[in-house]
Amino acid sequence: MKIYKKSLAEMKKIVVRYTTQTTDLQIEKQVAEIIENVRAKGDEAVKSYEKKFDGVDLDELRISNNQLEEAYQSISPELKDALKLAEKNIKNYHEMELQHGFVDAAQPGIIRGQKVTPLERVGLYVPGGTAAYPSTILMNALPAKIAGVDEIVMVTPPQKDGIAPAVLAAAKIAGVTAVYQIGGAQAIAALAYGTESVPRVNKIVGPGNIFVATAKKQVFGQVAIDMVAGPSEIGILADETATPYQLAADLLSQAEHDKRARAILITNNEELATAVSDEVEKQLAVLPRKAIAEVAIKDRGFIAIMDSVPEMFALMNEVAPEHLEVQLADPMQYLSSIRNAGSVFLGKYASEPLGDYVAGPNHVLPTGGTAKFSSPLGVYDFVKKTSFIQFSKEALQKDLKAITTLARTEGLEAHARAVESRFKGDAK
Ligand SMILES: NC(=O)c1ccc[n+]([C@@H]2O[C@H](COP(=O)([O-])OP(=O)(O)OC[C@H]3O[C@@H](n4cnc5c(N)ncnc54)[C@H](O)[C@@H]3O)[C@@H](O)[C@H]2O)c1
Ligand SMILES: N[C@H](CO)Cc1c[nH]c[nH+]1
Ligand SMILES: [Zn+2]
Repeated sequence: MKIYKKSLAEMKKIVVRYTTQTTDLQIEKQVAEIIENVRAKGDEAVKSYEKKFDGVDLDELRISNNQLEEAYQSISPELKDALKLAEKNIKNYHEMELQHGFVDAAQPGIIRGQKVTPLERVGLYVPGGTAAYPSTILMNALPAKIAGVDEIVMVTPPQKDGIAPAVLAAAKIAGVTAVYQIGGAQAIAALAYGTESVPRVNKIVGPGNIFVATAKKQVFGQVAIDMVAGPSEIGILADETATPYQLAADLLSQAEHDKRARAILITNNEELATAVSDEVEKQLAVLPRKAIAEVAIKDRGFIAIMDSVPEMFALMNEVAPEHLEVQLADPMQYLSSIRNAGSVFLGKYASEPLGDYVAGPNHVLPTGGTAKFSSPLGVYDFVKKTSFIQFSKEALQKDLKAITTLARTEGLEAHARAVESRFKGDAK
């Protein structure tokens, strides 16, 4: 791994290079065309794109409930138990995120409040092939369920040998309402505009490749979308108390996701830096996904040696990683030093994959530096809020002058008169 020993200011400049986003105009255009076609021709267009891009001739877009049940029955007891444990902990964690709105009646004659309402129908995109993670289905669908969403419509590209049973089983466990075997920009368009078989949704969540991400950006406004999740990232802060082979293992756990994944270690210990770098090379050699992890480590991985622990935090806050491991002595004391991170893993035993699978907090997290302004996916992403007010005649009378003054200042005479009408001689 690249090892830097530079000043904080120089390191911050290097970090910026790793977080610049680009737009591909050619893909933008192609995706716009796909969306337009699906909007105009519905299922017919979706089926023709599935044939073109996935090489599958589809009669039925929907996977039947029987197929879901069969998939669920076919998975091993170990996998069923693991999915159920994940389900239990994701549920009990996310239940704590539920918001109930509020009512304020502190002022005489005035009731003000906010009510929280679940979205009616949401779409969940599950990427195709090896990127179709059952755990991600749970992480997306369970918060929606807990929020009270009526219908969760899942889409995933068709596979020549059929969709993996683990994916369909996870959909069943998570309580997904319907699964459609469609993918790419055509699936996003179908969810946004509806077709003869695919119902139109209010919001689309879930990761995908560049066609999916571009389509989500283009249908935004017609529907809501979650964050556009980029490649996985791990940042680790470690001192001499950490164990090099564990740090290397954790860095590689995210590097194996994607060639564009980021794995970064920031330390104040030079010996540790060299030992971790050597360990990464050693462990890479035996990984089945070596080809992917190697590129990620070479292109975007690095180790930075800083002078002090406060400098380590300052640099990591600039990186704003999706996952941040704090492998320092007495890690909990540093929670308040962390400003920017999607999810924080404190101490030796909070290895990142614990959070990917069973701890309970969501693993759909802000990437690419967006943890500076975004939060993990949560129950709050599947609700909307509506404010409400009720005033007595006396309470309105007290505010009348202020309302009419503001209305007439803005040149809005009808606004002023609407409120004054409540005090006309014959007003009931
Ligand atoms: N951040 C996360 O949590 C996370 C998790 C899993 C996967 N991912 C990302 O999801 C992506 C998975 O990618 P994938 O390709 O395997 O699955 P995908 O489902 O995202 O994309 C497959 C679809 O892309 C469309 N497509 C392919 N080539 C096309 C072309 N030339 N023109 C138009 N459409 C085309 C097809 O319709 C196909 O169904 C990866 O980029 C991975 O990084 C992210
Ligand atoms: N670490 C990924 C998010 O960055 C989530 C995931 C799913 N499966 C394994 N890992
Ligand atoms: Zn992971």
